[in-house]
Amino acid sequence: MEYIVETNQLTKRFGKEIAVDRVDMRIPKGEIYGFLGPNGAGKTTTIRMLLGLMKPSFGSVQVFQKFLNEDRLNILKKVGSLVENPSYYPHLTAYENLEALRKVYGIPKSSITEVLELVRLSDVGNKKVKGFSLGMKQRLGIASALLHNPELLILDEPTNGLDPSGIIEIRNLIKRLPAERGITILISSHLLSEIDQIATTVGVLNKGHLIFQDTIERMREYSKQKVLLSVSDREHAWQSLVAAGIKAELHNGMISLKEKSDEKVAQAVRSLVHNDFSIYRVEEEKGSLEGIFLEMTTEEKSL
Ligand SMILES: Nc1ncnc2c1ncn2[C@@H]1O[C@H](COP(=O)(O)OP(=O)(O)OP(=O)(O)O)[C@@H](O)[C@H]1O
Repeated sequence: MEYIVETNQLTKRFGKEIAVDRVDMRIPKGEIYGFLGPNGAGKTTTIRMLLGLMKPSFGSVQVFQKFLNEDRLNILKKVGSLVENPSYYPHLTAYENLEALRKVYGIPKSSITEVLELVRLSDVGNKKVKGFSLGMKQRLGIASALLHNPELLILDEPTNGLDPSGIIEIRNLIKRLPAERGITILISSHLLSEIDQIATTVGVLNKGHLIFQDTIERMREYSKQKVLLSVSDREHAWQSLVAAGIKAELHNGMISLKEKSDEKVAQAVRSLVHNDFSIYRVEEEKGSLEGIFLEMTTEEKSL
């Protein structure tokens, strides 16, 4: 697998406090990597190290398969970022703000119209930024980050402080980028629901430790599931299961199996059929992702 970002044992200490602790982050090419963790988990510190804004105490960062400390400038040319609230010239228009940046990069003017289009700000490109809503400013921030056509985009809590419609706009914009621009994205958030709706890969950071890193599908698989059976004469059916040594309980008018592997479910079904109970439905009830996230970050359980 080609990793756009790879850290090895990345660590940051502030005095006695270890803010980031031996993190091995892997961001595959073309993915939207959701970097999730409660406030103070160390996300911003990690991101600052990825961007060369802060030196690791220990460990290394590779971006585009090159070591950041050896090839910093060449790497950063291909990285766009939005970290903390971006600053603009409020009395200048969106276009003029991007024009100032464009000159620094020495890239063609066409890139301005292109990114304004991409973040859906073309209509207000000639309006002064001081009249912009927070959501529009955030989109302008993403436009600035994309101006030099980076291959990696790093966004630290880009939806913080936005209203629901602003959040949806940013979310839709981010989701389009890998396909439209072939870009890989790292987006941090303390909200699981946010990451759940954007990310394709997830890393969960808790107290400086990366306690989970896998695809969003794998993360969902970890959600607590219940296998529920809807049967005839359920009290007796349940008693017969328990008598057969199958762990089950009554739950909302159904029988809930405690062990949910395929074999255990099949065993329960066979036992019920054998004892002449009718099975109407066998269904799986998924626990919420919020639940797993809470479980992971409160119990410090490593998955
Ligand atoms: N410059 C610094 N000096 C000392 N301690 C710091 C510094 N920067 C961060 N920390 C500490 O490191 C820990 C991680 O902070 P960090 O900002 O990386 O977390 P975070 O996950 O980004 O949280 P948030 O979402 O609140 O920004 C915190 O305990 C913080 O107090």
